[in-house]
Amino acid sequence: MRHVLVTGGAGYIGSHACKVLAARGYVPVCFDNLSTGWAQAVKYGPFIQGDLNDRAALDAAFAAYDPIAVMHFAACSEIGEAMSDPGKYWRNNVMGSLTLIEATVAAGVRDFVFSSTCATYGEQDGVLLDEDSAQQPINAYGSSKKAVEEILRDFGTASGLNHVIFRYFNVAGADPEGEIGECHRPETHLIPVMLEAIDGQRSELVIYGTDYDTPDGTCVRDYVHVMDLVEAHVLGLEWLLDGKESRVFNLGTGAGFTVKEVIGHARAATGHKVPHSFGPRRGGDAAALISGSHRALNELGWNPARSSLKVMIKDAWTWHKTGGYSG
Ligand SMILES: NC(=O)c1ccc[n+]([C@@H]2O[C@H](COP(=O)([O-])OP(=O)(O)OC[C@H]3O[C@@H](n4cnc5c(N)ncnc54)[C@H](O)[C@@H]3O)[C@@H](O)[C@H]2O)c1
Ligand SMILES: O=c1ccn([C@@H]2O[C@H](COP(=O)(O)OP(=O)(O)O[C@H]3O[C@H](CO)[C@@H](O)[C@H](O)[C@H]3O)[C@@H](O)[C@H]2O)c(=O)[nH]1
Repeated sequence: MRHVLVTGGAGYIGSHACKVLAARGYVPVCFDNLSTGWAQAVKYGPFIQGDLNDRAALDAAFAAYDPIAVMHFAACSEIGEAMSDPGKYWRNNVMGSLTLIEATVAAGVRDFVFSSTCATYGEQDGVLLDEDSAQQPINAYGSSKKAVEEILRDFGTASGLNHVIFRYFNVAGADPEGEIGECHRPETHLIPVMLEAIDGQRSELVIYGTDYDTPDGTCVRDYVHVMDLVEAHVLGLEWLLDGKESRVFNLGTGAGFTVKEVIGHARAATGHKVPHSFGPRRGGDAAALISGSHRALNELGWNPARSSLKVMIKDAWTWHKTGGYSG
């Protein structure tokens, strides 16, 4: 049995990764403290409820399942929260990842896939960000992820820990079969917040800032479908299992959309207007983040076929209408 230890496997992206891993013949072992995840999202393999900062729980997980690799999704990942509570980000994301990396090396596991973010690039002069762009994070979330990238490089040199670092742009959509999806309480991400405004769970979407240097003054982001994203993770895992070198890959489409454009697509995809108002900027937001690299396409053979806003919003809407998880 080819077990893969999936931290954060009860969360949005991690649960989709578990589904795809299971479909490819791996056994995803979910390790998650359920701080923002859901036991109901763990459907495709064993579940260990544990915390990244609990070394004994990690050692027990490695001993019990003898995984061939680690996929590390577990983290705090809200930019607003990172601005007000940076300590939480350094403790959970950096110290937690260090504990996991040390446990991985101690267990003799050599291959490690890590969820990083385009937030490590921060604000840049050029719009397109490729893997060689300077990393100048403007919030503690981006700083914490950049620090983990550096830890991985150091452990790669010292201990031969081979790693693939994926820098995601904005992840959206849901499993088209409707088994799992994005469910955060409270929700902060743009597309699910729009859907909550459409169905009356909140009174409106507040657009954060209209005075950015972008085509219509609202922030530009590059949205990628969660199923495409997790397909890239399987390719990244197999890259490592084939013995290839440690590598960084952006996961984005190269197309940027303003918040107002996303609202327009939501109306078309759902048939409903998005009630919205205009508010001040949210601290820590970069004006525009767009992936300018073809590295994942060319080197991994990645094909982000589902990553149109139409499909992402349609799949998110189908999931949203199920009511999400409860408890
Ligand atoms: N959603 C995005 O657009 C996006 C973009 C870039 C990067 N990422 C990264 O992808 C990863 C997954 O994000 P997500 O959107 O699925 O978030 P999520 O909050 O849905 O999932 C994170 C999971 O990690 C678990 N977790 C957090 N801290 C833990 C700890 N100390 N020990 C054990 N489990 C812990 C949570 O309970 C949750 O199940 C994160 O690392 C995030 O930084 C997400
Ligand atoms: O109620 C809302 C929510 C969001 N936005 C805007 O919509 C855009 C997208 O915001 P959001 O969905 O919160 O995503 P980001 O803040 O861009 O961060 C996400 O995307 C990053 C990569 O860009 C990841 O690293 C993070 O984990 C993930 O939360 C931003 O311009 C926000 O200002 C609003 O205007 N109103």
